[in-house]
Amino acid sequence: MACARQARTWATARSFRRSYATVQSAKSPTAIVMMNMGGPSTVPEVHDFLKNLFSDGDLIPLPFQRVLAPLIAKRRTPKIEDQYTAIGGGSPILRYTRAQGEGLCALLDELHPESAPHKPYVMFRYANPLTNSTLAEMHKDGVKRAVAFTQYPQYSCSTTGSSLNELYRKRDVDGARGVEWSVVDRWGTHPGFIEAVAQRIESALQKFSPDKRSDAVLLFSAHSLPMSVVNRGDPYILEVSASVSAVMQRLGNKNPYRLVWQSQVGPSAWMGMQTSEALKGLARLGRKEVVLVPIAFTSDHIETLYELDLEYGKEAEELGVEVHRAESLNESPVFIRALADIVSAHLRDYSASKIGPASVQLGLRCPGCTNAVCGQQKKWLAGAGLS
Ligand SMILES: C=CC1=C(C)c2cc3[nH]c(cc4nc(cc5[nH]c(cc1n2)c(C)c5CCC(=O)O)C(CCC(=O)O)=C4C)c(C)c3C=C
Ligand code: FES
Ligand SMILES: [Fe+2]
Repeated sequence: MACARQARTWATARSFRRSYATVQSAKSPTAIVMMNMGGPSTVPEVHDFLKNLFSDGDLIPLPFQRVLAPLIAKRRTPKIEDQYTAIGGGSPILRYTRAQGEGLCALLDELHPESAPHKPYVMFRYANPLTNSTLAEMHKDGVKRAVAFTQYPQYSCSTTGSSLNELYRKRDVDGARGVEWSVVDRWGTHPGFIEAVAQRIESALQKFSPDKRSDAVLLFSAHSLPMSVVNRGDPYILEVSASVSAVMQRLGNKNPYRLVWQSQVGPSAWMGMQTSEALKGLARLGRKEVVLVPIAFTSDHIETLYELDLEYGKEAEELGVEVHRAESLNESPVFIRALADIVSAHLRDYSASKIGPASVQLGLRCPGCTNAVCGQQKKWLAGAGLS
């Protein structure tokens, strides 16, 4: 009798476990959407990458954009193809973003089991996988909850803002519609990010002989912005500066430093001082030891591998300056742990209703903004968690 009762209990427990497992496996993943500009993975993809980039009115507003963008892209393609050829035949950004996403989601499953399983999705603005294809994948997976996680540490309307405007434009596409969205829009002073950058600088400093080490100038270099963007009140310059200050504080301010700007394109005025001019100026002043630190982009790309390493590396050699570049964060475990901490804190605070779907700062348009989509995007995101 007791045996029969015991068997019934086990059978019930087995059936409960079976149905629990079915529920678990049927549970749609929490999507961690890694947003970035992307890059051409192969040289033949360069043209389409540039065409998408010059077609983006949130980045480069052009008159007759639909006509001019393909023409400019076509003219610029051979030069940029040569640069990607020189760095090994393509951008490594997709590979690194996938590795970062997988690493961070594995950690997130432990840090925030309430929203597990977490699944990374890459959503690029100008290269594959573009917004539509990522949304299609999310739809196929039955995603109901998604975190739009910018991979630009510091916020600019030309970068993160453009990706969010694009998501807003696609809000009714399957995979976006009916999904509960929230946004991690900036994290440029997160202690884990700062630690990861500081460790890369410390490794670069080790390459100087001990007698020269403390004289080395830390030259933080970030992609520049046109002054028209700075002057409409874009927060990027301030946020990059805040990252630099935090890194210097972590390093105990043991080396002199400057923040300089690279990669300006076209004839208009851009934020300076330019990185290449700074290298020349430092050489003229007798400062012959420099660490170049990429601070506004976390994976390698043409600006680190071509501009900093090849172009400025050659320039530095001619100037007699010993330059070492701080390695990009790429697959740094300290960095991947920081990404997981950032999202975990966001999920925790969001589910406790301590924060809304979008940050307070994201809700404020640049005082000089005349782009109506920015306003609509912010309104949509502020309510996206409630839809
Ligand atoms: C945080 C980083 C970046 C900001 C801010 C940014 C603003 C910005 N960029 C352009 C124009 C171009 N950028 C191009 C390439 C490019 N831009 C960034 C990053 C930021 N841009 C990266 C990482 C890259 C390279 C991608 C790679 O795979 O390596 C290009 C294309 C290359 C070229 O033609 O020279 C253009 C054009 C503007 C106008 C702008 C701010 C408004
Ligand atoms: S340009 Fe910054 S909010 Fe529109
Ligand atoms: Fe750029």
